[in-house]
Amino acid sequence: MVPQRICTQIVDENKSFNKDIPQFMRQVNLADAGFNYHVVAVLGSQSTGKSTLLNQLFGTTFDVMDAGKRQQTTKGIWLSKAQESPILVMDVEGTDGRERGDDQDFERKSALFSIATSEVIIVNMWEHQVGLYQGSNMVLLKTVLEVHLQLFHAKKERSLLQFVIRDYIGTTSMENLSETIKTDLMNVWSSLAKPPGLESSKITDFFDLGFTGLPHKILCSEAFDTAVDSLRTRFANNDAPDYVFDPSYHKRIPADGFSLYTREIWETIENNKDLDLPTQQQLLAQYRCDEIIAEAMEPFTKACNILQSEFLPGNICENLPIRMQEMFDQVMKDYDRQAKRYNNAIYEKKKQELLRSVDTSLYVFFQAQLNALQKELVSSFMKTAENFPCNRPFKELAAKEIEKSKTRMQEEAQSLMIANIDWDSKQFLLKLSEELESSCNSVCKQKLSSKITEMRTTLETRVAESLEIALQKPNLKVWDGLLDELLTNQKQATDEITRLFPLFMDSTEPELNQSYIHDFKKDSWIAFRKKVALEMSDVLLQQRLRMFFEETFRYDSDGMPKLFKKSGTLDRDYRDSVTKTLELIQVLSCIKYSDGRIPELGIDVKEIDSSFSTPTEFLTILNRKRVSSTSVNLKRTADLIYLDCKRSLVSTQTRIPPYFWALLLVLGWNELMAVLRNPFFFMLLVLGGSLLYILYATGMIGPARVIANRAAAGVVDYVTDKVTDSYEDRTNMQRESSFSRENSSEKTSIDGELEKAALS
Ligand SMILES: Nc1nc2c(ncn2[C@@H]2O[C@H](COP(=O)(O)OP(=O)(O)OP(=O)(O)O)[C@@H](O)[C@H]2O)c(=O)[nH]1
Repeated sequence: MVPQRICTQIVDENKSFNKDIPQFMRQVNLADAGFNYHVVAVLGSQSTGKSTLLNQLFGTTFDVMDAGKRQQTTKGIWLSKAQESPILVMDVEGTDGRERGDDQDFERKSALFSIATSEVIIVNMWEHQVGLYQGSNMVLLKTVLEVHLQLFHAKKERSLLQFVIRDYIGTTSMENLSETIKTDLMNVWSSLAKPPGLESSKITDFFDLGFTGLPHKILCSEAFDTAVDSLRTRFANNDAPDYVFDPSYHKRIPADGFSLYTREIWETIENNKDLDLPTQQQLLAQYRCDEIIAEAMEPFTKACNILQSEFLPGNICENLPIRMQEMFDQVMKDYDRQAKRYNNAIYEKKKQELLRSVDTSLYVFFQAQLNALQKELVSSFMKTAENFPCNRPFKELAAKEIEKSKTRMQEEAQSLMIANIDWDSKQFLLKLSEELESSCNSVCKQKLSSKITEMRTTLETRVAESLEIALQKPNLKVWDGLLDELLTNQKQATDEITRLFPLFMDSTEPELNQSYIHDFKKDSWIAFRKKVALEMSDVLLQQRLRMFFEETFRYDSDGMPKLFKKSGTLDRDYRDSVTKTLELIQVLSCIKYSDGRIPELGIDVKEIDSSFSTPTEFLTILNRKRVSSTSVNLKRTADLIYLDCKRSLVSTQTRIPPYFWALLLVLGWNELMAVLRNPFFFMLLVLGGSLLYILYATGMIGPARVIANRAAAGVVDYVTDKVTDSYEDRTNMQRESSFSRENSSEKTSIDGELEKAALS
């Protein structure tokens, strides 16, 4: 695209700087030119054809004076770009202008500005002005040299003073003219007050001098054009042997900083402050680097926001390392592309600032990724650890898994690392390590605890079963077997805990093992006692005591039911049984061996309940009050059983005595003989006897007796009913008879007869 041929007023006649220069730079396509551009300024007396020269030389469009009016056209400083070269051209208001009168301020300031910003300064003068020391040109040159010394003495920056002699007619050779100008310059130079250390310096230490003569534009227009074309080549063609833009002239201001730099320079000049160009350049570098950082950070921040929105908390972002690296590379590239051209120290310093910002932004992702990974690794470790085979040392397997997880974390941290940014992954590794250790310990504890719980449940089930069986038929040595079983099981379990402990826990912690054993004992004792208390509830205890009493009282040592024939035996057995049962209550009241020994609990009972002060208190199931009430109840139950037995004994004893049967035989001997001798009665007797024998032989004597008893009872009931009915009838009739007697004697006799009949 051909850039527009535009020119703009960089400093206006009121000395205000134009704020639209950045826009101008973009319009002329120089904003991104870096160092690949040049600046030329023209100085000279008013109306000496400066604008005309620039327009023809560079193809610019600066205003040119109307020949008829001869008044100043260029006011302030104008800026344009050469049509075919990356050259910025400044057309400076002419010196010695009558419009400003004696005000030399702007002249000096514009010269200062031109020299501070331009590589080549074209000094435009008529030929007839050369050698006129008192003329305005020398004043101008003095000003130029003065300000150059002021600005660049420290850095010894060089510039080219390109003298263009206008209306050069050729009568005086260019060599002579240039010598004259040089002499004038040296005179001016020697008259200048120089800074310390530069007293003996020469003008050529700071300036290169160039001289060109241009013929009269109007009178010798062709020659003028040819000379201008030749001069243009020196500006435009960098291969030309007399190319004007020596690299040492460049002010090293990147094109994107040109507007800012020139503005700062002008404001400093305008405010009459000391113009310290190195400082200005540093300030520019700082300012521009900040701007470049802000520009570079804009897409970077956007990319961060996008990444953040995709980064679900707690999740691992698969391509994070690549994306982070891309983002980092891009932002650094954006910064380097522009900022590298500025002051190196500032560039490096600002680069560190940018790195810190980028570091802070990216570290959030680094941190989030490693935290998410840590969570995942811990959770996966827990799952794996849960399924470790039980027959292999848990700790060893866990240590291998932990090592694997740590390596994974290290690898991830490494992949996220970015060159020039030093992130410390040690803290994440340490945290992961701690988390895994703690998870491992918790799984170990959980596994060991579940194994212990399993063992305790088995023990409790076994002992509870034995307890139920033993207490169903209690005896005076009931606790011996139960305690032996409990302690044997406890021993087996604690041995197993000791065996398992090093598989799950750090074997250098024997106290921990002891605490597991201790807890196991405590829990198993508590469970045992609880079960005993349950089995000794009032109802169950009474039932079991009654059973024990009955067993002792009603059955003999072979388990056969006793048949009490004598009252004395009954009483003695009753007393024995009651004594034994009461003794059993005493035995049951406290869990201890039959020889009175208290079992070794292996724990402090105060841990179970602070109200227990001795093992006996813990092992006591029935307190004195319950023993007493249980004994009273037992006594009552036993009394009832005793009475029942006594009753049955009395009924047995009140049967027909044997001597009665002998008496009956003696007295009824004749009747018996009569029956035996009578064939009918004899046959009846034989039949009856045979029937009885058959019933006895077939075992039907019992049922037959029951039937007989029932039949007899039926008969008795029937007879009783009949008698009762008859008695009631008779009573009713008596009532009616007495009522009739009061009314009629005749009726009385009838009633009397009826009554007799009824009585009969
Ligand atoms: N004699 C002579 N006149 C010229 C030459 N070039 C231009 N002029 C005339 O000089 C007059 C001033 O030209 P400008 O180019 O406006 O001069 P200037 O130095 O830019 O003027 P200011 O910007 O007002 O200081 C115009 O009328 C031109 O025609 C030249 O080479 N010789």
